[in-house]
Amino acid sequence: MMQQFYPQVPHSYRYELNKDMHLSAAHFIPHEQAGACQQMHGHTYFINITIAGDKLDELGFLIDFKRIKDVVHKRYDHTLLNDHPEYKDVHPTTERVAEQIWTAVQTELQKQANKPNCLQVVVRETPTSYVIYRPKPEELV
Ligand SMILES: Nc1nc2c(c(=O)[nH]1)N=C([C@H](O)[C@H](O)COP(=O)(O)OP(=O)(O)OP(=O)(O)O)CN2
Ligand SMILES: [Zn+2]
Repeated sequence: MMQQFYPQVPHSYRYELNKDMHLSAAHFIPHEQAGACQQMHGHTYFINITIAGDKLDELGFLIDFKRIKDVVHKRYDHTLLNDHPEYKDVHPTTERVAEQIWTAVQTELQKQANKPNCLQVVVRETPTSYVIYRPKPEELV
């Protein structure tokens, strides 16, 4: 679904899981230097999330794929990104969207006993523009 682009993140964990999803959302960048992006418009965001860990849960999952989708898709699909509290003080740029998705996913992962880590979030906003967000090592468990 990410259409030919799957960036690899180096790590030494035993297991790596990837979840692709896409969602439709609107946004605007309320800054005079944002040009046409100051006007509200929509995107189909293509998202790839990489999760890794050394331990599985009792089902044999790093984490259920469905939970990853719920954390991101249920929250943002068919919404105006600017309406979410996480974009009260920062603009919903592709960079910020990737960062916020990492924060939401990592928070969910840390509720699990096996504590996997989210190593990478890729957000493609348009056919020609995408961002990769990777946490600093000290942000991982
Ligand atoms: N670093 C960033 N630059 C831009 C962002 C962003 O989030 N981070 N966002 C925009 C706009 O919101 C726009 O939706 C996307 O811009 P762009 O890729 O330039 O869109 P085009 O489809 O016009 O791209 P072309 O390759 O020129 O067709 C702008 N910049
Ligand atoms: Zn846009």
